[in-house]
Amino acid sequence: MASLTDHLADLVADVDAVLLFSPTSSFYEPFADDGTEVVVVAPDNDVDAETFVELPLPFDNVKDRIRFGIEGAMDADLLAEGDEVACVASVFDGGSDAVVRVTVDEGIHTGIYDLFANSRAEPSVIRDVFEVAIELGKKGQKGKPVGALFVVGDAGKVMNKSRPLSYNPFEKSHVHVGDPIVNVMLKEFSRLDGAFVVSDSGKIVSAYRYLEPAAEGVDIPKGLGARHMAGGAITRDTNATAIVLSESDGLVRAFKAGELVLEIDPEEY
Ligand SMILES: Nc1ncnc2c1ncn2[C@@H]1O[C@H](COP(=O)(O)OP(=O)(O)OP(=O)(O)O)[C@@H](O)[C@H]1O
Ligand SMILES: [Mn+2]
Repeated sequence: MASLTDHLADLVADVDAVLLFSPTSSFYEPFADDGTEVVVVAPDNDVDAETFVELPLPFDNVKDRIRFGIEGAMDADLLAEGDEVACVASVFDGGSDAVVRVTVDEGIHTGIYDLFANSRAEPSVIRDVFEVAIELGKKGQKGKPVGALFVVGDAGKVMNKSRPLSYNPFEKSHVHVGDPIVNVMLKEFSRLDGAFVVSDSGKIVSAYRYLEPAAEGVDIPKGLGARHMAGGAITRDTNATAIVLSESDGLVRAFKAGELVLEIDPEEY
């Protein structure tokens, strides 16, 4: 057993910080006065940790959970590029049962933590829309690349700054993103022009909206066209978040407050 114990000791040797994912109080307390920097990452700060990073969603996938925790800790200036961290998490349901050592690098910091945690719409709504965009980007529509523009949150204001291009198929419906049937509809309608408007709670308010935000002063990367310009600009005029799939380069981008905050290749997500 000596070699296993040695190996485990190596795994946590010289770390700059320990991230405890949803620890119980009895697990957390011995760490609290241990000397190393301890960060509790969880949906709520149930253990009254001094240093706490909120997980906007529970994340069943442990890799996602760890990435979000690290990104959240980077946003809070608790971790920086080059830091070595030991992440203690629960993979099964039996409490903290796994240790994962991670070297923090800027590649982990995609902007997704801020997007999920600090958008006006609910984190699960942002996630569901984001997943539709990623899936559309991976598969396209019947094998052909498609573009799509989703404007999420602050829907009343977004509707005031846009006009219909065609009849709204969601006019009298009460459907929400995340429902499997709705995802099929969103993909189907993505072949047509304009934007989808989604409320803070995930209700699909409209398809086929032509956005008419004031575009002056919006600083989006060169080479992106009208869809991205409109998506970026509407987030400066309102508190919405825009999630845009580009038909031409296949990337998914997100805009908040008029700025590009995330750029992801669906094939690598
Ligand atoms: N103001 C707008 N509001 C809603 N949708 C728009 C707006 N402007 C353009 N679009 C949609 O974006 C589509 C693509 O336009 P364009 O090629 O100029 O955008 P783009 O930013 O280059 O996006 P892509 O990378 O997908 O080509 C249009 O066919 C239209 O459906
Ligand atoms: Mn284009």
